[in-house]
Amino acid sequence: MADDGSPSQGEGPSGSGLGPMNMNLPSTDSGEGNPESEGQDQLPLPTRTLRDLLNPPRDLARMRQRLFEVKDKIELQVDEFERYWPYIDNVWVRQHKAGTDKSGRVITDYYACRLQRPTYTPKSDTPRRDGQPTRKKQIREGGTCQMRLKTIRYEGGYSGYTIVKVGDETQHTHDLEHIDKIKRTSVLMEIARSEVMKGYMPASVFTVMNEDMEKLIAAGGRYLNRNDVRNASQHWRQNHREELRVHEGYKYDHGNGIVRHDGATQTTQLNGDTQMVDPALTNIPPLPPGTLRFPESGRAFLEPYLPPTEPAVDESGFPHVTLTYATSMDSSLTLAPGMQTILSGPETKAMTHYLRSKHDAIVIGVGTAAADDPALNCRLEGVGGFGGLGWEGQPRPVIIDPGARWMITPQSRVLQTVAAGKGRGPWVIMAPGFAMDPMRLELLKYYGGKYLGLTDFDKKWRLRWEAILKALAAEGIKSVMIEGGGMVINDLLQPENAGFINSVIVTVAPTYLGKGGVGVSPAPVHDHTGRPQPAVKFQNVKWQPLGEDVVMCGKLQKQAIMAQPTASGVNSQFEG
Ligand SMILES: NC(=O)C1=CN([C@@H]2O[C@H](COP(=O)(O)OP(=O)(O)OC[C@H]3O[C@@H](n4cnc5c(N)ncnc54)[C@H](OP(=O)(O)O)[C@@H]3O)[C@@H](O)[C@H]2O)C=CC1
Ligand SMILES: Nc1nc(O)c(N)c(N[C@@H]2O[C@H](COP(=O)(O)O)[C@@H](O)[C@H]2O)n1
Repeated sequence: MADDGSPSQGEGPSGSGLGPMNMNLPSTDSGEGNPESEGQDQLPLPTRTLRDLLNPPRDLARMRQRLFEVKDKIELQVDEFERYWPYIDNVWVRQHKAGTDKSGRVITDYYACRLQRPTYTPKSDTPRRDGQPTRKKQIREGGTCQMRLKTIRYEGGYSGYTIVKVGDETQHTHDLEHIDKIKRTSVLMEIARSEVMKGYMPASVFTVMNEDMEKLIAAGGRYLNRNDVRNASQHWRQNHREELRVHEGYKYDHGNGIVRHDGATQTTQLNGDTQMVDPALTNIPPLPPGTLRFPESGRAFLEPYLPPTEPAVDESGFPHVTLTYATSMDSSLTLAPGMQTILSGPETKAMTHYLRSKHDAIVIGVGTAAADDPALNCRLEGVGGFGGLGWEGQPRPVIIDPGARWMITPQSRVLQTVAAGKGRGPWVIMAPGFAMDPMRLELLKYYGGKYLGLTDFDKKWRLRWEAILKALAAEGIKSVMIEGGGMVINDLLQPENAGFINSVIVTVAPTYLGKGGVGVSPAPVHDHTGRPQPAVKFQNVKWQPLGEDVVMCGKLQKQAIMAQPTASGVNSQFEG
């Protein structure tokens, strides 16, 4: 067929009897058909079909733009990387062979923008081996953009990709559309080839691929043309000379090429692919059981208490700290020490997970880790592992365990959660002198966790909160949600520590747990005359009923930390 859809060379029968080639994985820069295309021996069997075009991965256009710009670090689970990368591989050309670290678990690949390659000027039009007419070589644009990135693939207790920019360039010298114009993505070429391999004419495939222009553009196909479809399928067509046909519901219309029959719908023409609307066939995975929803309409009351987005770190250099927990009417966290007690109702539980999604890290004491065996992830709809990408919205679990007494095993929920791609590897804050045994250390690392050693103690031989928070800030943590348990909360509410708290969000459940549990009640505070004072008083207070619970939100003023303990252990002053 010619460009208008009339028959042309290579689309009709001739027959060599060779089947589709046995196939290596596609290289990033396969050179498959487009203005630059060269030979296409050794192409893998296509796995992408028209379905992939009509059921694109979620947010494809936005993701292509993100993977083009790489403004910030992008973390993707392996299946997500494999889903999106073929839609952007027209931009990124692999530079050299992957490097693997000593453990064999970290594989790094380097890529450069297609326009980093030098300009190519053909000397002459080289004759082709297969006796085909000489193809007009074009001058290839190049040497104009220095953007580079690396992909780091981790394989261990979990697997995933991290994509980061490398080098000095901060942005491309051109936009994404410019690359879409000069090079097609491998996924588009594969879709084109797979359709022709079903026995359809390239011109018909081209028409069908253009049916939903918006989706084609989102996939990078704004400049897809009939020659691309021909190029993509050329090798197969040379070896399969049977008669090719137009798609059902389409016809050849002289002067207009392949067009849809009057009255035919897009589903008639796509015959075998009509179940494309079946969610099971879409590229959007179902939400896992236990996914929580916290309605947008109910979030406003929390806004003033959340970490700021800009500037992310205040000038003090400390992360934003939110103290949040659930308590009974008698200020108890649990029925008995070492026992987990569910206090939050479904609504406040969902709120807690919304709060988790807004913080970089969750901090608990080892008493809680031992008692609760918590997952410490965020299970809110839309975060990574729960409908979102990568680990977006997943906080880093941090366990304060100075004596290395947390008996972490592969069965621990936090590690099981990491293995399922639904949370991050935990960081353990330890004190020197209590070395964690090498097996547990290795286990932590294998699941993407690590330990941080601190040496800065207070008078009671506790690690100073200042040191803990600074260490987390040094690791890039800009906001911390401190969840408990009793010792941690009471310690933080001491006058010398309370100034590190920015917001307090406490769920009060309509329950008395009775004496004998783990209580929240900080040590008493006295003024300079020895008169008792409130230990902590909050500002900007809001009480919000949520389900059967009520949520108290408050702020702490920085001057609260001005109070110092007296020599007798009594605080000299406190400003509530
Ligand atoms: N209702 C709710 O919202 C919540 C309830 N809980 C409950 O609380 C209970 C656990 O509370 P609790 O037993 O008080 O334990 P914590 O979780 O408060 O852990 C306390 C331990 O953590 C270590 N630690 C914490 N802070 C420091 C520090 N600054 N310096 C040095 N070490 C530190 C110490 O370990 P070491 O002793 O080894 O020195 C300390 O004994 C559990 O039953 C849990 O279910 C927990 C969180 C929230
Ligand atoms: N907000 C809240 N309400 C309760 O009733 C609780 N018991 C807790 N406990 C905290 O949440 C952790 C459990 O987390 P996962 O659900 O396992 O992820 C637990 O360790 C406490 O920190 N919180």
